[in-house]
Amino acid sequence: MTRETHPYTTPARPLDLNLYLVTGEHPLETVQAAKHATCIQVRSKPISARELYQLTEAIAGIIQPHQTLLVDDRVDVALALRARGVRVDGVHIGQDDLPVADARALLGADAIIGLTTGTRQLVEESNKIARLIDYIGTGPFRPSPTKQSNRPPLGIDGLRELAELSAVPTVAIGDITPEDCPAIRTTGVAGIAMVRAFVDNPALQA
Ligand SMILES: Cc1ncc(COP(=O)(O)OP(=O)(O)O)c(N)n1
Ligand SMILES: Cc1ncsc1CCOP(=O)(O)O
Ligand SMILES: [Mg+2]
Repeated sequence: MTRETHPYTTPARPLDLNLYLVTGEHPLETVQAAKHATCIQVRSKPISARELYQLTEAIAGIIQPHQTLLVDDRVDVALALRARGVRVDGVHIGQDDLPVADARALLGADAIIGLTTGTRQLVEESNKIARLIDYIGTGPFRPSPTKQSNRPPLGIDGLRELAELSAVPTVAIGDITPEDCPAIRTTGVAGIAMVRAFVDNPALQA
């Protein structure tokens, strides 16, 4: 760490998951235009850790003050950038990434940690570690070409069931369009995450 930088700590403020952008194609252009998004997740499966690190740092430099910035999968990338004072608020991790307890121990109490779920069993398991996480992803709403999920689609009723079951806020994801949002918001989810819908219309408000 160079002398002029200090580690970044996530400010203690309410976490706004309402309109959640997960990056897909053209990530920088999409984030630059998505001024209404409340949460930005940098997600890119095919790229290396170094490329994800560089992309995340670039996105950290263009996001709005109100936006929360998370890195998908890679706790090490988030940790390294935060240590250099780059404005990365936390991570979204899945069932095959670092265990939540380790991610929390590494990132500290201030960081935001989201966890992928999507079935009753996974939500029941996440409830046992609710003190360690800030929210859960619940998907897929519908099957999505963006991600080959091995879990059955939840639909409106499934989103509602998991939102009611979860001890922490839930974020809906999976083939969601702006037209779906009014119905999804009746389920009790705290936020709606989209990939392609933001690529197609970064300025969307839904
Ligand atoms: C909010 C949100 N929910 C789910 C995911 C899943 O993403 P992905 O990284 O493809 O899958 P896992 O690694 O979690 O199994 C997400 N990125 N964001
Ligand atoms: C990351 C993820 N998790 C479940 S579906 C999905 C992809 C969502 O992408 P899109 O909004 O383009 O369907
Ligand atoms: Mg992941």
